[in-house]
Amino acid sequence: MLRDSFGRVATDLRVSLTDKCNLRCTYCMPPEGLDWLPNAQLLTADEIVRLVTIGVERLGVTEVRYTGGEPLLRRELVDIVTRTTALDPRPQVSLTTNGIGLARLAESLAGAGLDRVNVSLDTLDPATFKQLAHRDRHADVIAGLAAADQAGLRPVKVNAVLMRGVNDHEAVPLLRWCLEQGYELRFIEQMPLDAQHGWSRDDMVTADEILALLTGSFDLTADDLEERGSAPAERFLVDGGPARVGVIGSVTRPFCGACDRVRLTADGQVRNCLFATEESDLKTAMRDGASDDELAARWVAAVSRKRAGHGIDDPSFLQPSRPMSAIGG
Ligand SMILES: Nc1nc2c(ncn2[C@@H]2O[C@H](COP(=O)(O)OP(=O)(O)OP(=O)(O)O)[C@@H](O)[C@H]2O)c(=O)[nH]1
Ligand SMILES: C[S@@+](CC[C@H](N)C(=O)[O-])C[C@H]1O[C@@H](n2cnc3c(N)ncnc32)[C@H](O)[C@@H]1O
Ligand code: SF4
Ligand code: SF4
Repeated sequence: MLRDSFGRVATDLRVSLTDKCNLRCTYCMPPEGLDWLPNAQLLTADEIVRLVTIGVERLGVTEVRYTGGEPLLRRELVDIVTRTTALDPRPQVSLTTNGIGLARLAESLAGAGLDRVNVSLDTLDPATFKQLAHRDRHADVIAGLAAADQAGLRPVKVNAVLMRGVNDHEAVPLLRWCLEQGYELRFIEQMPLDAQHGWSRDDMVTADEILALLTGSFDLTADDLEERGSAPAERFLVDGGPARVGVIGSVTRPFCGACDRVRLTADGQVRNCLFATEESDLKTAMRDGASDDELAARWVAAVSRKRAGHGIDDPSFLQPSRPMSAIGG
């Protein structure tokens, strides 16, 4: 098992399939993009599946999330999903994506056994989308969401990061639209994980602010029907339910005490936390001929060193050197 020194057990493996992206969301990366990892450093599809298999068969991983960067840019995605859903015991397999290309791929992904998707959408306005993501692709995301729903990749969840003066006036319309479409919206507090190191606490729209924006228009009640467990999102029933909205207050309402996550970067590094400052290099070990037992032992050791939490409020807090897109959000 992947147990840390605080007794938390990691069962949710988040795998970054690439650090590349076709958007440039301001809270994530600069408009000019980043120096992407060279192809030779990326894990191959076979290497990804080998490590995921070790996680599932030997280390107790029960959920696999493919993310990035933008996972839909990875050509072998459908094959990787097919091979992941064929594992025994079968893990839950999901995708976090910006939705561009999902209109074309949703059916194949559902056919490969993908269980569900989370799609990022911060605005209903194409012009704001272009300002925020530096690309004119709003319509592609909307089409991707519809295709995911049509293909049965439900519940379709929508992730929105609110930014002061940019899209914070859209909290209510975004929720109204998601309710109409049958998508579950979650608002996310912005974290200090952007490549430009531009995050500031004053600019972050907090969970309290988000809830205040919503309660003017909706009746929100705590969702005690379903256990929150380790989920980042605090969920609320909207107008009595059954529809829900989530708030992911990573900074002001941290959920590290219940964390069950471990990450694998696109270049084969195990990260025991989103904010980890050290990594364990499984790619080099694997390419040097390490056995499955040896890789599993390295992985167990990496998780055992996990810290209690992200420490954003500690005076000694250091933003990780890798940005969110390279870690796997
Ligand atoms: N602090 C922290 N935030 C996380 C972590 N994982 C995800 N998040 C935040 O939650 C947001 C949504 O993540 P998703 O990939 O959609 O998945 P999720 O909400 O964690 O999971 P599901 O609800 O099960 O689909 C991310 O953009 C992050 O802001 C984590 O390990 N730590
Ligand atoms: C890094 S992205 C990777 C997957 C895909 N490209 C996407 O955007 O969904 C995963 C999630 O992280 C969120 N994210 C990116 N930068 C963030 C930040 N600085 N703080 C909080 N969430 C962030 C995005 O909004 C997205 O929902
Ligand atoms: S949040 Fe996702 S879509 Fe936006 S730039 Fe980062 S990786 Fe790309
Ligand atoms: S910040 Fe680290 S410890 Fe906290 S929930 Fe995220 S991955 Fe887990």
